[in-house]
Amino acid sequence: MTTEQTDGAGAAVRSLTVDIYSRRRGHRVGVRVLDAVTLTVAPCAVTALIGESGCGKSMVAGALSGLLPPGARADGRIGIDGRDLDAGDQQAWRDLRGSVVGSVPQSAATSFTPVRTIGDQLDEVIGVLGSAYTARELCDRVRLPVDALGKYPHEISGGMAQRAAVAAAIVSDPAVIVADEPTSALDPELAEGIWRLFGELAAAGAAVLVITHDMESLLRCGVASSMAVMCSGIIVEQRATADIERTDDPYVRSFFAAVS
Ligand SMILES: Nc1ncnc2c1ncn2[C@@H]1O[C@H](COP(=O)(O)OP(=O)(O)OP(=O)(O)O)[C@@H](O)[C@H]1O
Repeated sequence: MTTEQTDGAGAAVRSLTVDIYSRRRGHRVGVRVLDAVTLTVAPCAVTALIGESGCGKSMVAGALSGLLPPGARADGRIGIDGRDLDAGDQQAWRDLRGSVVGSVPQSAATSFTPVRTIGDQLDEVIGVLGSAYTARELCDRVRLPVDALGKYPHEISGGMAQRAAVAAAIVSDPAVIVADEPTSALDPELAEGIWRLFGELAAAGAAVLVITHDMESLLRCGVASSMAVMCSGIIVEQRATADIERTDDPYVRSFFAAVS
């Protein structure tokens, strides 16, 4: 494993390039989906990664969570909670998954097995990761009513399922939380509740990266202090949210003009 200790809390992606290889007409062909991506996910803050569909946001999340698709080859370095890792070192990423990096899936309802209760599944994650939390304590942290623990995934609302998925992601108090489109299945009111929850986790010390198209509710909540804008596999700009309107970049300017 290629790791070395650094002092940096949170996550710092440096020159991350991802190529995806597949076989076409007997030849191995690579397509570049991320190109020299540099991104900072500061501790005690929510960073939003935004950009049009297909620009590579989920690929960044995959690289940070050790969940790149088959055929992907990653190059670059990622500093994460004081470690400096080779982005392509899959074993290192597998070792960190769940404990140092918690990931919240896009579709919470389908991330749980339908045939077991939420409590049963949270207990299993707690056991596997050797967490000191109980499922009830996790419910408190994410404001999930305790009676949800006895229910099956189809018996709870989309907002509750999303909170349960956040509970599963924070079982080990990970330093970095990555959430890919966590509000995509929610109405605006529930979405704002989820954004506020990420704000609370950041206030408690986590470096939170959220990927979203739901700019309206995210901006309304005001929890994201930094925005990174992607286009065609590169980060065009990362800036403090309060400063984003002062950008000189024409792409970032037009992106925000379109969403505001
Ligand atoms: N498993 C895969 N194999 C090959 N190419 C892929 C794979 N998954 C994604 N891609 C390609 O990688 C690029 C980036 O995809 P990605 O899913 O990261 O975009 P995104 O910004 O998250 O899009 P969206 O907002 O629609 O979710 C796209 O061109 C996509 O077609």
